[in-house]
Amino acid sequence: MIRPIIYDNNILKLLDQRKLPSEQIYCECSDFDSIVEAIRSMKVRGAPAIGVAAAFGFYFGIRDGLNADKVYSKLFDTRPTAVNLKWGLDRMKESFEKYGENYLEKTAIEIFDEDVKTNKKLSSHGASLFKGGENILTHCNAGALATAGYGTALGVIRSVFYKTKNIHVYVDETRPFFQGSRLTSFELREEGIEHTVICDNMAGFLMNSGIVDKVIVGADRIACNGDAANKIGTYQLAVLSGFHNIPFYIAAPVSSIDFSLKSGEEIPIEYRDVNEVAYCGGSRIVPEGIDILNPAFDVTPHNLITAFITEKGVFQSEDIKNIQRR
Ligand SMILES: CSC[C@H]1O[C@H](OP(=O)(O)O)[C@H](O)[C@@H]1O
Repeated sequence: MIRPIIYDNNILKLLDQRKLPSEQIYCECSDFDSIVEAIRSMKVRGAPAIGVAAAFGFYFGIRDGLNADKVYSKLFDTRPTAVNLKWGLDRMKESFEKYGENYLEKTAIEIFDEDVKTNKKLSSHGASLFKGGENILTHCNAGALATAGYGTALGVIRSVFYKTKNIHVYVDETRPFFQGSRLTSFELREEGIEHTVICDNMAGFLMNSGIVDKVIVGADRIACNGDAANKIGTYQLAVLSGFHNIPFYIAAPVSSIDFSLKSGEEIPIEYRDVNEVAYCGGSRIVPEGIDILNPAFDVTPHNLITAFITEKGVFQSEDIKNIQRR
C-alpha cells in the first residue's frame, strides 16, 4: 500500500507528489516551516492529508517554542478550501489548551491513525453501492495519496475491486495539476485496477456514449445543506451526471463537513499561481501577457449529489446537518 505520509521519531516524511509518477521521493520535514512549505507547494495535498500534515506542523511549532496562535494561523493560511486543515488544527489546539505540550505528538499520531481507519470504514460503506462490473468515472485524486492512507473516493474503488475484481475506472487527468493522470493512475496501476486516463473535456462524450455507470469523487469541504467543494471540474461533472441520469457520489470523512456553514456559498475558493496553467511539463503553453484564471476548486450544489459516503454510513444531502461529528 502506498504510504504518502510516514512519521518516524520527530520527522514527518512526505512523498513529494509533485514528482509522481516518475519519481518516488520523500521529503523529510523536521520543523514547522518545512511543513508549511510542503502544504503550500502541494508536496502533500488532499484534504485529509493536509489535515494530518498540519497536525504534525502544529506539534513541531510548539515543540520548537513558537507562539501557538502564530503556528495555528500560519498553517491555517496555507490553503483555504479544505476544512480538514482547520479540523486538524482545532484538535491540536484543544489538546494543547487541555494538556500543554505533553500530548501533542500523541494527538497528531492519533489523527494520522484515525484517518486510515476512517477511510477503510467509509470505503466499506461505499462499496455496498456497487455490484461490480461498473465503469466508474472519477476526478482528481481522492486516494491514499490524498489522505494518511487507503483513500476516500479511490478507497471505495479499492474496496469494490477487492470485493468483485471487476470494475473499470475512467480517470480525469484533472488539469492543471494533473492529480488524476499523475496520481490516481499511479495508485490504480499499483493495485492492478484496470483504468483509462481521459482528458477532462472527454467526460461528456463518454457519458453520452453510455459508457459511464457511476461517478465518485472526494470533497474538501461540505456545507450543512450538502453543497460540496471539490477539485475544479467537479461541478461540471455533476451537471453532466444529472443530465445523463448517472449516480454522482461524494466520498468524504465527517471531518470534511463544515458544520458552521449553511450552504456552499460561504466556502472559500483557493486561487493558485497562474503559472500552474501557463506551463505544462516545464514548457510555456500560454502566450506571455495573457490573462489566466486558476481557481483550484468549485462547489457542487447538493441537488446534483446522489449520496454522500462517510465512515458513519451513506447519507442524503438533507441528513448531512444531523451527522454526529465524532
Ligand atoms: C480526499 S480529499 C481529496 C481532494 O483534495 C484535492 O485537492 P488538492 O489536490 O488541490 O489538495 C481534490 O479536491 C480532491 O478531491
